[in-house]
Amino acid sequence: MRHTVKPSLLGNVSTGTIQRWICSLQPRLQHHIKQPLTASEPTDIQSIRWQRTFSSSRPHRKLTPPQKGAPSPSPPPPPPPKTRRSPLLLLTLAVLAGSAVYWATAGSTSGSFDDNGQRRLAAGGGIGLNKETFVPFAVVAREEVSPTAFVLTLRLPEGVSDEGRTRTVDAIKAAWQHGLWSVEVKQPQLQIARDYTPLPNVDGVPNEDGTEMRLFVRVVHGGEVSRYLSRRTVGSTVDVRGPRLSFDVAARVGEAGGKETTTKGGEKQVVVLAGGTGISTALQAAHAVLGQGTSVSILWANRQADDSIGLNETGNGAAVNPVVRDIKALQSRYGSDRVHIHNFVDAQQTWITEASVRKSIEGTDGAASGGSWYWPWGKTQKKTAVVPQPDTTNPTCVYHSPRMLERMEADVLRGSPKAKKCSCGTTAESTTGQAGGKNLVLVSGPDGFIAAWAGPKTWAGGQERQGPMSGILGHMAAKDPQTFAKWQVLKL
Ligand SMILES: Cc1cc2nc3c(=O)[nH]c(=O)nc-3n(C[C@H](O)[C@H](O)[C@H](O)COP(=O)(O)OP(=O)(O)OC[C@H]3O[C@@H](n4cnc5c(N)ncnc54)[C@H](O)[C@@H]3O)c2cc1C
Repeated sequence: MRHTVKPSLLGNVSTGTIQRWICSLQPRLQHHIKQPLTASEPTDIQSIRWQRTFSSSRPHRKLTPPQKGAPSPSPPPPPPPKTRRSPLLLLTLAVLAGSAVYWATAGSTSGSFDDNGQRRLAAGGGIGLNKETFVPFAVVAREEVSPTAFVLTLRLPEGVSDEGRTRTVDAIKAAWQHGLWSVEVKQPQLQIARDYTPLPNVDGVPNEDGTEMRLFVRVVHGGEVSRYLSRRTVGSTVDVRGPRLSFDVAARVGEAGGKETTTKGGEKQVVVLAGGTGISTALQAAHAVLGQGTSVSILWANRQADDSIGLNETGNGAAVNPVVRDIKALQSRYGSDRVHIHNFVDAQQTWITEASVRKSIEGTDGAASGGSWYWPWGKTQKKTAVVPQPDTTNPTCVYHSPRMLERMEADVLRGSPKAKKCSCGTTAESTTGQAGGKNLVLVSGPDGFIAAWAGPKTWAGGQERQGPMSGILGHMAAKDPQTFAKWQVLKL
């Protein structure tokens, strides 16, 4: 349903004019958008980094007045005729009208422009999920997690061609096989997009038609896309583009291509430091490696207890929170000796500490070096295996060289023509054919969280890269290089 704008709000100004105004104002309204999207030919914008409850407010970019004494690029124009409206007045009108359109349309729970998606499907939206254009997905379920967070389930709507449906199923399947991935969701009124990380189906039951994605979204105060998503209800649509592939955790851990095993207590370990909705990345990583023997330890930090309610309870308490329900399903599928979740809540004065990370890491360190080790927290176990460590000084060790990692944004799809084989003998697909890999520490959350733990990411050549490892983990690695030689840190 097209949402009509009340004439009383806008006078005789047409919606099209207002949208053009909004577009012209976009650079000022959206300080953080590097390239605006266009409806017909979306560009590959970079979503802003995680700006959620953990991060401090990014500074507002102010429109700077001309400097006193600065050279004038051209002679001053003649004074405008008196009848001409001042640009300031026009700008003010445009802002007011733009806001009116935005609030009149964005406030609708039943959607705004093409809410049932049918018009866009007819106009070519039926091509299915792809990296170039946004296509409408239907919201088929919505579950509340806490007062500020919810899970939306999206599915390709009816009306998409068989080809489009197959493309979507294949793209989503390939993304899950790759490991970590996200999709971009567009806010149609402002034409801006942000990344969201789909939650895996941890119970092993495939979704109905292979086109479903579940997004765990936190509403950011003043945030455009998260607030827009918070108003989406079942029956409306959201525009999605992707998938955007991130890192291949299974290949890095050295178990890519392995078969599901029932062996308990795998030889490798993935430790995830997850801030808020960073838990989605943690669950993706778990999904990627748990089938092959690796153990996963998640240190999950939230601001409020609501976000992880039921996690430490047994019985039905956990059922109210869909993310907690997923974590519990993962533990019952793979065993709580292989899936560890440790909960930290700011409001309860509990934080992830260097000591808690060290405990998780030392578990595997002890296993690899032959001593007793902490795993799970505080429990002493015996060494199970000696794992060969890759020669990460070798720059052709594509999955494990720290120098290569610093310059990377993501891994290429395994098996694709661009994919390189690892020369260090550490992955199932390595040139030596030996398995080995490295343990992983993944840091996933808002920018400030990542920077504090592993140092900031860097930008080069228009790409956001891993950058050197620093932060608390960098400090820990400097103190104990022997342990950290067996670990790789990924900033997500
Ligand atoms: C790979 C990746 C995966 C992600 N996965 C998820 C996920 O699964 N779930 C999830 O919830 N999030 C995820 N995020 C974060 C998500 O992409 C968004 O950044 C988040 O939802 C906020 O977007 P927004 O449009 O709502 O906020 P924005 O509009 O971008 O605002 C962000 C913050 O900036 C402030 N701000 C806005 N405008 C200004 C201004 N002019 N001056 C100063 N401050 C301003 C806002 O008040 C707010 O605090 C992911 C990010 C990445 C990069």
